[in-house]
Amino acid sequence: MSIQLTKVHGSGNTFYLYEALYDEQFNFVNIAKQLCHHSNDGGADGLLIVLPSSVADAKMRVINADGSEASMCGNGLRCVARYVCEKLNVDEAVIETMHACLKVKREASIFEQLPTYSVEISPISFELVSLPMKVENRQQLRHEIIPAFSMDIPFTAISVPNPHLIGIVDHKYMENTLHQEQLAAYLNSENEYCPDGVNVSYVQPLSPDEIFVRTFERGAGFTNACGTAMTASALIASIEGFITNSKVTVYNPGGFVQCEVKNCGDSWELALIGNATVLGDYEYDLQDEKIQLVHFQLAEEQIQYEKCKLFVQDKIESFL
Ligand SMILES: N[C@H](CCC[C@H](N)C(=O)O)C(=O)O
Repeated sequence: MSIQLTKVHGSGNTFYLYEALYDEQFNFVNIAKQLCHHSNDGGADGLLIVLPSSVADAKMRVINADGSEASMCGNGLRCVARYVCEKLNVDEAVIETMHACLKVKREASIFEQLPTYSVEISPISFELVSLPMKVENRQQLRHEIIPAFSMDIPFTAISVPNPHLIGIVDHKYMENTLHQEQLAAYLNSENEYCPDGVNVSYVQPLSPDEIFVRTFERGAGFTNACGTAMTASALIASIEGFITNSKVTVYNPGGFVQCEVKNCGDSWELALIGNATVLGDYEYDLQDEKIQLVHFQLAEEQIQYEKCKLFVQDKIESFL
């Protein structure tokens, strides 16, 4: 027996997308681990499952490459937004996620004709218990040095609602990938701080409305981009005064997105705007666990996206 899937990406964060008739139709955890393995057509960062919803236009579940389930996925939600809007022939929709029903919308392209969508990122909490994270005698961790993590990087803990640890660094540190990897790998293995793991991001402010973000994703490792991490990073860079504009351009190794940070008194409204690119339709044989490309999406989409990546690389080099 085989199932039909679409391979998609948001900012180079790549997923297989599967529309299921009902939840637990298959063992999605096992399928995600097999599909995302690099030996299977280069693998992917996770599996997006689109399901019927009784409270919204559709429901999204997110399974990471290691089989762990996440409460939210910003880049993935843009891809689900495109899938649902095109299926329903609408420009706006509401998608049910683990902790909230989120508004999604087709937007004007952020680069040439790249299919572009915006998604709401919510709920947000700085309470350590919401990640969960345990730091002795602390309820929050707001842009501060925790010696056990780093002697020179101030970190903030936030859930959006998946868990993030965000460190603001300079260019010199951005290149210190060894320490980045060691800390992130530690916090995503047996440890006293993050019982469920955590997405760890390093943020380099570039200008009053531009940042660069590199993320070690829980359940996937370093990826091209992490949408929830980029949005959380834009919020924290704004709160800490590195960013002064409510619309932030966030560069990442996979491209760029825009994040809107709206302060509403004692809370914030966050939106993530970026590409939702289709790479192709695939067939996955459940018996022999092999993936086969059935139909390659219009190469134009990916050529467009490669031009966007070149634009970003030139831009980032201008800052280094
Ligand atoms: N690795 C994340 C889930 C995927 C989020 C990321 N791909 C995004 O675009 O937000 C976690 O375990 O919380």
